[in-house]
Amino acid sequence: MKIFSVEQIQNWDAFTINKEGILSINLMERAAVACFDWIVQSFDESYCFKIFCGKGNNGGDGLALARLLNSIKYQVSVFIPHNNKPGSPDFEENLKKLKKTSVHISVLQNENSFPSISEKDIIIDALFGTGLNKPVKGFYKEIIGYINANSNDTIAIDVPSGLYVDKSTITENEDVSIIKADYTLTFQNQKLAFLVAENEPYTGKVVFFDIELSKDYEASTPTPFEYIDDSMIKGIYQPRKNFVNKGNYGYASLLCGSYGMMGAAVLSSLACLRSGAGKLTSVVCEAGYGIMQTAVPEAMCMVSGEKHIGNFDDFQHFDVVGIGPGIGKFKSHVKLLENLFKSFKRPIVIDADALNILSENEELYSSIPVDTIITPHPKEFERLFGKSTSDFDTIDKAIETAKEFRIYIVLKGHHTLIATPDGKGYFNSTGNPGMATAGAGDVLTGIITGLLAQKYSPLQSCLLGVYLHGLAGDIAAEGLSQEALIAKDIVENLGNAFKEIQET
Ligand SMILES: NC(=O)C1=CN([C@@H]2O[C@H](COP(=O)(O)OP(=O)(O)OC[C@H]3O[C@@H](n4cnc5c(N)ncnc54)[C@H](OP(=O)(O)O)[C@@H]3O)[C@@H](O)[C@H]2O)[C@@H](O)CC1
Ligand SMILES: Nc1ncnc2c1ncn2[C@@H]1O[C@H](COP(=O)(O)OP(=O)(O)O)[C@@H](O)[C@H]1O
Ligand SMILES: [K+]
Repeated sequence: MKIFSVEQIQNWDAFTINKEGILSINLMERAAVACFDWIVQSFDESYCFKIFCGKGNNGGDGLALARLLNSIKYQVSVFIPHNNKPGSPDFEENLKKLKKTSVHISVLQNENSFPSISEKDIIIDALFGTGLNKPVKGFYKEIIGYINANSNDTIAIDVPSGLYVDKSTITENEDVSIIKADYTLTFQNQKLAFLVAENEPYTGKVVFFDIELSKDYEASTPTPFEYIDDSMIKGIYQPRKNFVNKGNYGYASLLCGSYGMMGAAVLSSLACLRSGAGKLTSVVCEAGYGIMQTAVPEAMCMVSGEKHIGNFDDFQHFDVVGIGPGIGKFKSHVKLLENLFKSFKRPIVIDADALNILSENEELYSSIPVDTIITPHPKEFERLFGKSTSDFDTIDKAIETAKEFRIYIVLKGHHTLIATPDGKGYFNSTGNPGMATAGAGDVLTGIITGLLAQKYSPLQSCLLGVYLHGLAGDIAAEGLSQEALIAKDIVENLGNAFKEIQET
């Protein structure tokens, strides 16, 4: 699913109106009906709705919704902040219609005219949507403060008012004014603002409504950002053929583990095999040999070093090398990375301590082979590429860095971002907070390494890898709860995740 900028969202709206012959007022009605249907399903008639409407089209949505709710006898009142300017044409049209109903409409002049809010009131925020064009100040700021001070459920229409959709709203020096919604009912596609941690306090649960904006526009409009959905994954996943043997699915290797951290090696190795790699050699230290041979008998084992991996340069047999899970940070690993970068001409995945070694040896950055995949969590990313001023700055930095070094950066998080060498960013749609548990990242490294072994391209391996990893985590959490989920459960549910994508 494409993630559009505000300008593109506005163009999409206009394109649908001009090319598909729908009137803008009818598009607004479609949006309002979608919100109405959801509200009717979610709240019974004992609730009253207080709808705050700005004078743009977001406010127009609020007015149309007020009329619809009133038509089936919900108690509704509407509040429009005083403003000398006329409303947008569709706002004015909906205001005219609403004035013919029994809905009480008040113009808010100052804070004395703020309505009292009682227990059964639901607040609907239709002040500003995608048209927010400056920080919220003055009277609007007071209104937003008043709404946020109440503990009643608040439903934001399209976007919590005050939040920019495609750039950071959070500034270091000023306190921002943004509605803290419990639900955001948004139209059509995913929005960048909903994918970053800094906006979590504002969006609440985000619900998407398809209001049938033009499919042609969506298909033909390029965008740097996409949301990884099941249709994208369906286009990537390749079922196994019948007349095959393990040679067809590649020879993976993982350089992993050290004394005290063999769990990371076991988890990444199991995940690599469970993701379908034909065969795997795990390169471990002597201390880990027995553990690996027992815990993962399906993997072959090579040994280097006593308590941590020492010198190793026997890479030529492998189709892909994954390096990092549990290897620890040792001086000899600098040489190990140098050897790998110099001698191995096939895909490489770098994770965990291998990234920490890199971050302390910046002179190695320029020798990272083109198309290498690195999988940092936010702290590792910061160690590698420095601090960011906001989550949006981190996104930009990931994309610029991926372009500069021509690598893939899998920046792990709630919506893991894949930044690509050609400047695109893909956000993952699967996964849950139960996966914030030790070893979950090692599992991902194993999966991506296993997919690369099977000749998925680096981009496909990243996309399919993060999606499967999150989906396996979601299936595991459904059975176990998020709290009880441990990394092993992600591995054990990879099979269920594959089955789910085979069925969609
Ligand atoms: N595209 C779609 O898919 C569809 C979109 N639809 C809906 O349209 C919404 C977008 O509507 P929109 O473009 O009219 O802008 P909107 O968000 O109402 O804001 C503009 C108004 O706010 C004002 N204003 C802005 N910032 C301000 C500030 N800081 N402080 C004070 N005022 C401020 C600005 O005033 P100005 O500054 O221009 O004088 C203007 O009056 C979208 O979110 C969705 O809900 C659906 O109906 C149909 C399908
Ligand atoms: N809140 C969350 N929501 C979704 N996925 C998460 C969340 N927290 C962690 N994850 C996923 O779990 C993995 C954790 O990786 P990482 O931090 O490297 O763990 P470790 O180093 O312990 O293996 C990442 O793939 C990340 O995307
Ligand atoms: K809003």
